[in-house]
Amino acid sequence: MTSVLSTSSLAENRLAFLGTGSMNGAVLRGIIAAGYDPAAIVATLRSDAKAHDLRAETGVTVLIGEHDPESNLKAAKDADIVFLGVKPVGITALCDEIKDVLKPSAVVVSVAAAITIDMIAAHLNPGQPVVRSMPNTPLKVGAGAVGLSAGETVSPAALAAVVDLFAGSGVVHVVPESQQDAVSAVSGSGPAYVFYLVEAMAAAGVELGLDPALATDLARATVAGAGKMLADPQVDPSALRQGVTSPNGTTEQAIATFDAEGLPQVIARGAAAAAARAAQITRELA
Ligand SMILES: NC(=O)C1=CN([C@@H]2O[C@H](COP(=O)(O)OP(=O)(O)OC[C@H]3O[C@@H](n4cnc5c(N)ncnc54)[C@H](O)[C@@H]3O)[C@@H](O)[C@H]2O)C=CC1
Ligand SMILES: O=C(O)[C@@H]1CCC=N1
Repeated sequence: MTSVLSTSSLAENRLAFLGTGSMNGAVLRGIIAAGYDPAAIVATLRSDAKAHDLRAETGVTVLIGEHDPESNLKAAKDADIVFLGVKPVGITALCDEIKDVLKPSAVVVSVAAAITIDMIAAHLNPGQPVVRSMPNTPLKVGAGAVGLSAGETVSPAALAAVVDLFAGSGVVHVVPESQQDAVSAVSGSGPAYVFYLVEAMAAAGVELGLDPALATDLARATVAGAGKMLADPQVDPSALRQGVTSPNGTTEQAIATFDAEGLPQVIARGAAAAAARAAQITRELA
């Protein structure tokens, strides 16, 4: 099938990934791991550096901008769904570059923080369907979280096709666009908070006398294991915490210290700072 937005899952829509770095690369790898045909996907990168790995790991066609100035145009022109994966500052220029080769039905999916649907649509031809997404890098291992917001010209079938693509490798929620900075502050940036926690837990172990490699291994395995327990959406995180916290035991002392030191408030302030930065980037680039 060559045309428009089949919603049968893992179907024949042709996909383009423009700017296939950390985030778009994770989306692409998740889609491939879920069974999508690599022959239906073209990805672009600006330089050679990571092209070999991307080709070897995914089997998709990879076009390199530094060798072929038309790489984005070639990837975009036959695509039914086009993922924009460059930094926020580069999104509108990329739209200007590809807008006249896009099929009118092609859905443009941005993964960029802070770039609104209106900002994208203003640099595409009138009516081009636009979806704003906030994915996260665990999509790469089939455990992502994604917020999606659809522009006015996105049909229900087109949105369903995009949801389907992400849903093969993570949980997907359609949210009002006004909530995207909050989604970014919780789940877009969230993996970094968790890696930071692992670093802090390992450092705490070293303070308590553990060898650094041992402390890191224990912290890593603990967070990975806890993450697996959390993967069941029926399970309440608070109940899981209580299952570790013996009355009058050791964990209770740690949690009481976190509460007394205001750790929940610190995390809330960090997330608020992330959301505020997104709003600032929107103002800077609007
Ligand atoms: N890294 C993350 O965890 C998340 C990132 N995002 C968003 O993803 C976007 C990309 O961020 P990262 O993947 O972290 O950056 P990155 O630097 O890893 O990836 C960007 C890629 O685009 C390529 N590129 C730049 N200009 C290009 C052009 N004109 N044509 C083709 N390729 C081009 C670069 O060579 C690079 O490979 C950003 O807009 C960011 O807000 C969103 C959610 C999470
Ligand atoms: O740090 C950033 O700006 C991007 C958006 C969310 C995660 N990474």
